Amino acid sequence: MTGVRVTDLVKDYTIRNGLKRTRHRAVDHVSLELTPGRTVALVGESGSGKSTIAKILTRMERPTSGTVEVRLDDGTPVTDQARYRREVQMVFQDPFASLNPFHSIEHHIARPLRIHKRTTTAEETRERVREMLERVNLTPAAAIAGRRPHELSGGQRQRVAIARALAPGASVLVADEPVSMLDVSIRLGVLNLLGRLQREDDLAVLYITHDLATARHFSDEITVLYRGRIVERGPADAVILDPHHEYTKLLAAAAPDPERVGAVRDAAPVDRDAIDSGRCYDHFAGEWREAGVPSANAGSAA
Ligand SMILES: Nc1ncnc2c1ncn2[C@@H]1O[C@H](COP(=O)(O)OP(=O)(O)OP(=O)(O)O)[C@@H](O)[C@H]1O
Repeated sequence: MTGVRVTDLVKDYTIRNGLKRTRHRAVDHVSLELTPGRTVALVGESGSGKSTIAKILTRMERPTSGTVEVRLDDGTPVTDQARYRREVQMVFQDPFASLNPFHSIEHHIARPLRIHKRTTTAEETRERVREMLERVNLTPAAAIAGRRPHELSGGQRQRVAIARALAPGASVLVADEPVSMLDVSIRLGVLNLLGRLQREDDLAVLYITHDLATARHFSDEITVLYRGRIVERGPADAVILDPHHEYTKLLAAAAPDPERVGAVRDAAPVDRDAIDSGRCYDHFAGEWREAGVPSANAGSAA
């Protein structure tokens, strides 16, 4: 199965303010690795660079520098653009904007099947669309296939978006805040669905979220991003239960404590200098590094 190695990624945006131009570094020397059957959570506040990394991974944006390598099981790098787009798929945050209101659900899933030549006849395509809808628990599939996005709930639309992403036979899934726009009561169902599909298809998943609690529950590893830099990484439990970086401590303090339902952990005093220290704690190596220095152990915790 396919894995992804992101090495020393930098993304600068140029911001125009009248005649003045300034450079803004959205992603600052980020390295990470995605391996089949594992979920890496990318956690950070709004503006920390999470979506920019997702867009670079799915080739919607070009990096300023650094590389993203996708390799097949036998080590062959995926260089062909069409193959890359088939292997690496994205589920977007907004299930209302990501589906075309003029097209049926059938069309949304049939299109990637045809583009990526997964099916040859119309009958086969129709059958595969039904199968995909059933896999994401949208039943009766035949009835759902004929509907348009506005006839479905937000949760159902996100299930369609997941089916669409997996239809081409993807092996890497980038899920950018996939449940944050959904009603709280249905978030768990969609995350559980993603977890099941990941196990069934041995997917490599990057789960982007600002929510530490779901990151812990649904991920093997957590990578914490602050102002475009990785400040902490490690096995999910280690990062949550034993945060080292001040920023991670701050996030953990703001997250609801599962031991005390409805309560929030006592906030620790904030040490701004420590947050901006430019250092990254790597639980895999058990040591501090300069933020941006790739970890030899990244993604390798088995
Ligand atoms: N096209 C762009 N032009 C200029 N600046 C941009 C552009 N896209 C993103 N940025 C800036 O880059 C930084 C990182 O943005 P990004 O969307 O990656 O963050 P994020 O962590 O995904 O935030 P959110 O959770 O709000 O989506 C932000 O400061 C943002 O304003």
